[in-house]
Formats: sequence, structure tokens, C-alpha cells
Amino acid sequence: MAQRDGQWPYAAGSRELKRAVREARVLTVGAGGIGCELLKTLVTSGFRHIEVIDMDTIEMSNLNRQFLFRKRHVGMSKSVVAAEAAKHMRPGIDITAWLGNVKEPRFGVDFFRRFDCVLNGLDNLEARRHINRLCLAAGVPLVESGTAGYLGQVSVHLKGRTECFECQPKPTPKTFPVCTLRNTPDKPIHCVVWAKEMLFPLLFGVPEASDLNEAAAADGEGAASTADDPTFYRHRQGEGSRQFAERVHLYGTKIVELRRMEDLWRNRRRPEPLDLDVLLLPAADGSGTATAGDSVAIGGAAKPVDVASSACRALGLKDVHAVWDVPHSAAVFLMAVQLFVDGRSNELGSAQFDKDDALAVEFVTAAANLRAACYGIPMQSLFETKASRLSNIIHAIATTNAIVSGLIVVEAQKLLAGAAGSCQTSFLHQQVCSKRLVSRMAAPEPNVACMVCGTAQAELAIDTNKMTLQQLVDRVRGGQIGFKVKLDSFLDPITTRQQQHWKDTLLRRLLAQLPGGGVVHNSILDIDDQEQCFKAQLIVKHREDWNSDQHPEGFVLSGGLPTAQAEQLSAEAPADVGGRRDGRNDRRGPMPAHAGASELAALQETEDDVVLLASDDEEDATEAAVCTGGSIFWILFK
Ligand SMILES: Nc1ncnc2c1ncn2[C@@H]1O[C@H](COP(=O)(O)OP(=O)(O)OP(=O)(O)O)[C@@H](O)[C@H]1O
Ligand SMILES: [Zn+2]
Repeated sequence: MAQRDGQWPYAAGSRELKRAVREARVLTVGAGGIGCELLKTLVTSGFRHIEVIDMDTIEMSNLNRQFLFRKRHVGMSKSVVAAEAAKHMRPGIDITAWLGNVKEPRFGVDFFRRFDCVLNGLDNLEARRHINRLCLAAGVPLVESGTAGYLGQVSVHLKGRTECFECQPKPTPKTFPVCTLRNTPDKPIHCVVWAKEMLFPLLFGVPEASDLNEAAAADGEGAASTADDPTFYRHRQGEGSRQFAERVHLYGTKIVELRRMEDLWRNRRRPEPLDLDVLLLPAADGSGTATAGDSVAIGGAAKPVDVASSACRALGLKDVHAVWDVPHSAAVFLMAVQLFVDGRSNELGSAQFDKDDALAVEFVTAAANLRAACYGIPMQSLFETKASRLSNIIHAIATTNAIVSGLIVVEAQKLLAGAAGSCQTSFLHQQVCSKRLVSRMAAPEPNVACMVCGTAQAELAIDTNKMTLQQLVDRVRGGQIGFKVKLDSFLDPITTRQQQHWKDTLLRRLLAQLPGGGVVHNSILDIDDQEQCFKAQLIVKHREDWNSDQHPEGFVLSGGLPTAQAEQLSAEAPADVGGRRDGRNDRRGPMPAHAGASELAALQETEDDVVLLASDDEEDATEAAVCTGGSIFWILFK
């Protein structure tokens, strides 16, 4: 049948559409809430050739909300179990499960080229951006999805036809200055984020990843006993709850130390330490008495509790709307630690906060409330902590995932039927809106100013007199740009002596003081990440008026430049920069090694595919390039 773009060439349910679906090869990424529903929907819609990638294994917290998973699956790969379930539903299906991070080099552009479309069921921006770039490079259409509670969204991204995933800036989760969280919280959310992102990893996850870890903290403040030992806060074997609370008195000794930092309290109320005797008082109504004094021995032979899931259940705290007082909060805190130590010891040292993990949310609520009590901030109920959008603890709803999966498959069918012109962006609302629960609009056209699929440059506002090269590489790579390369990983293959050179010289220099004139206002940063087949140009805008509350990360990235300005900059740019500007997504050859200035001679080395740095006096330009495997992080200073 002739295909007229913009219209369905095949009638729904027609033989041709069924064949297109049956023969299509699709890749789904993520086998979580959306991913599992999506696999079910694909199988029941007649898809036969499916590959699924997920990097995770199944945990207890997955069982409630991903109905494919059973208790016996805990510890097994999500993608493998989901693929097995799909096979069970339709035995003849050709389905391959991959356990791994989609950002690994084995899932590069050649891997993506094998598919007719890619369907995402992911939960993070970083992976979404990475896949967007690979789909653009491979020319494979992408159907993106996301859910948050009752809300859902599905969009279609087709190179040159519709917006790419990065054509419009995405709202990033609100961040808070670390010093506010560590020292001077004044809102309930500050306490929740402190408990979730700093205390939780310190006690149960990777302590080095926590900003409370004093061994890693550059300022070295804090008690000598904790400074060298990142596991100080971990519960020790045989330690009773009172002993644990006395040793790790986060709400006592730590607060007393903070009170001594006079500068902090000139215009603020000093926090008050909590007295352990008050903290460990039996609650007046008898609930929560399990932690009174030493009646619960953390890690010891405690009374039988449901070790699987809930501190509140173990303590008989049933009302999710109740705001616990200080002793109740302490009781929940200690019980949660006990349940982790007793029942989930295999996770200790690597646990990650999960919004669907009841025990983790209880712990965070209790820990945040105790901190709030020290600072005179209102405490919150379990419900309020969960419901706070800012704290990013939004419950997953299976029905939302099911509806979104259906919408993804409808868009995939349009793509396979050659009706890309009728692809739509769909929004699932919380309530019926203009008589509809799902509203739809035509997929928007690409944004010419997009730095990923368009040709425009973006602007990067930074303080070039305050930011070092290391900070630039560190902060900008994650955040809004999402480069593949991590400082640690690109330093890995470099010998220790070479690393030392980097650390001692260039990485620590302020941007404006780098050789060759430095990175200053209107410098062009030319960035090439070969693993993502992604190149971008950033125009530096020097800015000094930073408000750390508004921009804790210390930079702002904004969209493309107006054409006239872009042209002007293009005329100013050196020939090889201008020459590359239009050739987006093409792979670049090896880095040119220029003759370097004398002070950099020692650093000017090429070893395997590692080019450290080259400076070219004649052109008054400096290039820094770092490569690992296929990845290149390259900055051209002009
Ligand atoms: N880089 C990555 N590579 C492979 N898999 C990833 C990557 N990042 C995230 N995932 C997987 O994506 C899945 C996301 O599922 P998750 O259940 O957390 O969110 P969701 O599908 O939005 O559903 P929910 O409704 O439960 O929030 C997880 O299983 C996670 O392991
Ligand atoms: Zn784009």
C-alpha cells in the first residue's frame, strides 16, 4: 500500500501493520516500572524481535510495583527475568536480555543501528540524553517516556523530522548548596535532602559518596575520630542501640561542633543539640517503646520483627499522617538501622536510596525530623515527606506505567508503518482535562538552536576567575551537558606521574589563567565525545554575580545563539573549528599534536590514545584533550 506521510498507511489491525510489527526489531531500555509494562504490551501487540537492556538486579522494593517480579527473583537480573516472563507469555518470541549500563561502549552506535526503533523506560536524564545522542548518530527513531505518580508523557524523536530529546531544556531536579544542607538548613526540604543524599549513603551506601564524609571533605573540619574513617558511622557488630547512638551522635556532638563556628550564626539562630536521654525516652503512649534505652539491640538478638520492610510496622506506628515527636523519630531511626543491619546486610556499603523502599523512606523521615528538631524547623509526617515533590520521592503507580506503555507502542506502530508524520507527543493527566485523560499534540519540529541535533552553539556562563579547569570538567560533564567522560575514568589509563602533572599544574589553574590566554569571555570550548558521537561548541560568557542559592553548581548553560552572533563568532573562530561546525556527529580523527610552550613541554605526550595537552603559541590557542578508549573530552581554548 502506498504510504502517505502523516497518515496511517495501514488500517489498525490490518495484515500489513501486523507484518511490520512482527518483523520489526525493537530495543527497549530499562526493565523497571515502565519497562516491564512495555514488554508485556509489546508481546501482546505482536512484536517478535525484542532486545532489552537493564543495568540492575531485582530488590525487595521492586516486588510491590513490578508485578512481573516475585520474591524468588530477588538478586536476579531485571532484564533476564522480564525477558523470561515475556517468553512465558508468548513462547515463540525472539527476545534477548542484556544486563549492563546502556552507556557501556558495547552498546555503541553500531549496536543501535541494528534496530528499527528504540523505546525508553528509564528513570534518569543522563541515560536518556546518552540514548538520544546515539539514536541521532545511528538514525534510529526513539520513543521516550516518563511517569511521575499519576502523570505520564510519551514523545517521539526522529532525526531531522521531530525534536530530539534535548531540543528543549529539561527541568533538572532542584539542587541545594552543600553548605546549607551540611550546616545551615532552614526548611524541611533541606533536612530531607540531607538525610536522603548525605546521611543515607554514609550509613548504608558508599560513605565516600556522601558530602558528610569528612575523610573526603577538603576542609577537613570535624572530629579527628571520624576524619580518617569513612565507615565510622556504620553500625558495628555487637553494638547496642544506645552505644551506637552515643558513638554516632549526629544530633549531639556534630551540632555542638557546628555551634562553635561563630561566623555561621551571626544572623541565624544556633541549632540546639538533642539530649540522648530525651531522644531515647519511651514514648508516652507506649508506641515506639521498642527503642527505649537498650531494649532493642541493633544487630543483636532483638525481638522478632518483620526484617523485610518496615520500621513503623515493627514499632506499631500506623498513621502515615502523624508527625512523630522527637522520641518517636529516634525510635524509627534506630529501628530502621536495626532492620537494615539485620535483614539487609548484603546491601550495606552499596545501598542506594529508592523512593519505593518503605524502610529507606521511614529512615529519611525520622532522620530529617531529628535534624529539623535541632534547627527549630517544622517536622513532617511520613506522608508529607513522601508527597513532597521537591524531595523527589514520588510514588510509582502501576496503572500510569501501563497507560504510558500503551502510548509508547502506538507511537512505535506509527513509526513502523511509515507514518512518522502522524507521531504525537502524549500527556497523561492526573484528572480528566477537557474531557480527556490523555491529551496529544503533533510531535514538534526540531529546534534549530539545539546544540545536540542542531548546528548552533550554546552559551556557558561561568566565573572564569574563580572556576578551575578541574571544576569545569567535573561539573559540566554531568549536569546539563552530560558528557560521557568522567575525570576519574579518563585519568585512569594515565600513569601516576602523568596524573600528578595534571593535578599539579593545569587542572588546578583558574580558567582565565590557563596558558595561551586562558579561557575568558567569548572563548570557544569545542567538545567532542566520540562514544556518544556527539560534538558541541560552548561559548564562554564570563559572569561574576553568582547567587549560590540560585545556581549552586556555579554555571548556567543556555540555548543556541542568535544567528547573527553565531555567524560573527564563526568568522572569528580558527579555521579548523569553523570547518568542523557543520559536520556534526561525524567522527573525528586523532588529535593533532601541536608544538607546545616550554612550560607545557613536559605534559605534551601522546601515549596510546591519550593526548594530554598541547599549546600552540603561534595561533594563540590552547587545546586540552583527554581520551580513553573511544571517548574524547576535548577543549579548544581560543
Ligand atoms: N544507564 C542505564 N542503563 C541501563 N539501565 C538503566 C540505566 N539507568 C536506569 N536504568 C534502569 O531503568 C529502570 C528504570 O525503572 P524504574 O522502575 O526505576 O523507573 P520507572 O520505569 O520510571 O518506573 P517507576 O514507575 O517504578 O518509577 C531501572 O530498572 C534501572 O535499572
Ligand atoms: Zn535537538
